[in-house]
Amino acid sequence: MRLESLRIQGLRCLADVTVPLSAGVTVFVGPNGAGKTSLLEAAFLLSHARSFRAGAKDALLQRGADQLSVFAQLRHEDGQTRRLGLGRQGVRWEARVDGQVVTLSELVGECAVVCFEPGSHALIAGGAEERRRYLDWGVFHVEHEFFLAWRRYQRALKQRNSLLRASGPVPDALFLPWEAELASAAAVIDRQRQLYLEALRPHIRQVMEALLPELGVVELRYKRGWSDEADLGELLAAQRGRDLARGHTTLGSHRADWSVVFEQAPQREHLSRGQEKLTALGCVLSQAALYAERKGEWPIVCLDDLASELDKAHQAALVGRLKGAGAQVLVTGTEVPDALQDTSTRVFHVEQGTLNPLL
Ligand SMILES: Nc1ncnc2c1ncn2[C@@H]1O[C@H](COP(=O)(O)OP(=O)(O)OP(=O)(O)O)[C@@H](O)[C@H]1O
Repeated sequence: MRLESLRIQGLRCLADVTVPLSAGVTVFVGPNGAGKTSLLEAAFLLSHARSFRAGAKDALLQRGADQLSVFAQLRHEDGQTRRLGLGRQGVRWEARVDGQVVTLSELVGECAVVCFEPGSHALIAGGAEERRRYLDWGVFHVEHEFFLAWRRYQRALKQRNSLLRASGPVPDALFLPWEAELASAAAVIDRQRQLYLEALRPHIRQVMEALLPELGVVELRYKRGWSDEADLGELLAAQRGRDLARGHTTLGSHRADWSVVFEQAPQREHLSRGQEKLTALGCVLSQAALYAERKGEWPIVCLDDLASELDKAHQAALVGRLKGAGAQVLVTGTEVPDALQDTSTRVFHVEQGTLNPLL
């Protein structure tokens, strides 16, 4: 799939910018703080309903503006097009597909944008939340049953946590239905996550072998958030006292985690910062390749600040791979990376939130 155009209004320093996009690789160059990353952020927003940068969604809204919007014309491999829109007015977000108001999850299901950026190493070195988000985004795009279970789970978790924080004593009978609901939704979530990681495994192996051959065989490990073989409903009932003392639910799908383990680097601490980045890149590429296998088209790939994230050999290998796959690639940098110095690359200059074509 590819974006044919992107119009961004009121997002950080981008007051009103229209970006015409073509297939293949587009590079956005310009000085620091010009708004290059914000362009990628806009594309990513359509497919995640959040930014890849840490921080509150409020920070996306241009200072002084009261609304933000991103519109895109998307073209699928089969020629079908979609008009996507995501807007925020005050605290309210509204999503549209072909002019019709849809839910955020319906919008997110329409397009796929993956991003490798300076914060991506958090996928390897950061907390479990980032890894769950990665996993769930992937599962969501290939298994529709997943979202329903995930929503049921979030609702039940919220209810159980409110009971845990209630000021007076709460009868056990009030906990039981929410614990049963958590257990039933968690069973679906757990199964879908495991199936997804199994499908991801061959892609991870292939990609990591190319990116980090010195680290040997790679494995994916998964922890579902409660003990294997145990029944989550029974565990929640048994742990209620402990959870009451802590004021939140300490077991379940919201505590799941996964990791990439290399034969020659069995612990994450064995990886250098550069190897962490390459591992994160491998995860992003594997997820994109699995998406392509299931959906028959590559997601749009964003590479923020490519030249400062990877050495030249890895930049060239990455660009070669993505061009070979026929993916639409959006790259940012203060200069055009060496690997992209060819006539097929389209280049825009970005400065103070404005955009001018260079090539
Ligand atoms: N909410 C906001 N309102 C207005 N301007 C903002 C807001 N948030 C960030 N900015 C500004 O917008 C710009 C964002 O730049 P962005 O991170 O997209 O730049 P960049 O070109 O990728 O820079 P770098 O090369 O330094 O990574 C910065 O100048 C920043 O100060």
